[in-house]
Amino acid sequence: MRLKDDNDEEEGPKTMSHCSIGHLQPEKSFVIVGYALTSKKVESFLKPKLEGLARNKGILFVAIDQNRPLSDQGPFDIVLHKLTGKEWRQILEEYRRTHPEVTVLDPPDAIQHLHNRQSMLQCVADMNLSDTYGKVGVPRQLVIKRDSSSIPDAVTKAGLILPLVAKPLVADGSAKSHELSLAYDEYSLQKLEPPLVLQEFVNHGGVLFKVYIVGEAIKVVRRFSLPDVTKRELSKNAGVFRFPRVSCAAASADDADLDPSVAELPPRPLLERLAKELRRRLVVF
Ligand SMILES: Nc1ncnc2c1ncn2[C@@H]1O[C@H](COP(=O)(O)OP(=O)(O)OP(=O)(O)O)[C@@H](O)[C@H]1O
Ligand SMILES: O=P(O)(O)O[C@H]1[C@H](O)[C@H](O)[C@H](OP(=O)(O)O)[C@@H](OP(=O)(O)O)[C@@H]1O
Repeated sequence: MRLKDDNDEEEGPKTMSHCSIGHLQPEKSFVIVGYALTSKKVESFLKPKLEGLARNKGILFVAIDQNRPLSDQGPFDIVLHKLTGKEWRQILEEYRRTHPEVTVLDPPDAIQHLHNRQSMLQCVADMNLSDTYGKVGVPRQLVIKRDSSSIPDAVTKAGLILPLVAKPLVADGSAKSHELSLAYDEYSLQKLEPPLVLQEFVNHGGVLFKVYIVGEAIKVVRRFSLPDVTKRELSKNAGVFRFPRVSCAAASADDADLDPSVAELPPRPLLERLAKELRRRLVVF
């Protein structure tokens, strides 16, 4: 695709003949992905290796200038974004209205649904997905909107079983949204700062699977996770403890020597069914 320039009278065929982006192969069709990401996200996600791999597969990443009208940029085949704020959402909604041919990953309303750890999981709970390959569920959880002094009574009333994982209710990609704590006793829960969600801790052998889904593509990776909490540890410990991002990319367990019962990947047919249901219910790619 030739990117528009001043003397471009009409959009030529999707060939890279007069492109202003480096020295690319002539006469090669590209899918143009316009991206709007924070500088932190560009650094952590858009590595040169990824850009090179994408280019070899005919995909070109082009930065969206957030200081210029989106419609004056491109043309794009896809807009990939991870920005927050009402203004950006309005810009994107207007762009979607005037550019129905462009795939926006993902529609702002759908993402809003995922910015909350209650609504994010509600669609999984509603799915009630269970078949011969397995069952998909969510930990029992309780949302605390305000008044931390009410937490112990609320936990007792809900019948949640300790230990509990405390997570900010808002999951907007901010550093604060990743500040998680592990609570061993109810009384200490009063130290937490609502709004938050309290989830029962689910022992899972210290390994978790991160499943990445784009369209029909599913990629599963193993990551180290919080270790199991035994009843003995629970009886000996008290308090609330902040823990780091234990399952980040650096905590890969793909090549670790693990017990097969812990390392066995989830059945592919179950993941495919889950992915299909999530995409349908969440209206995301
Ligand atoms: N209910 C739970 N039971 C046991 N461990 C849990 C539970 N919830 C979270 N964890 C542990 O906490 C880690 C982070 O949890 P979660 O993925 O919900 O937070 P996050 O901030 O979204 O993480 P990420 O860094 O992937 O964005 C998980 O990798 C897992 O180790
Ligand atoms: O294990 P990964 O690297 O996939 O974890 C991601 C995580 O899934 C989220 O995408 C995080 O993005 P935010 O929610 O916007 O924070 C990523 O955080 P980042 O700070 O590394 O971009 C995690 O890496």
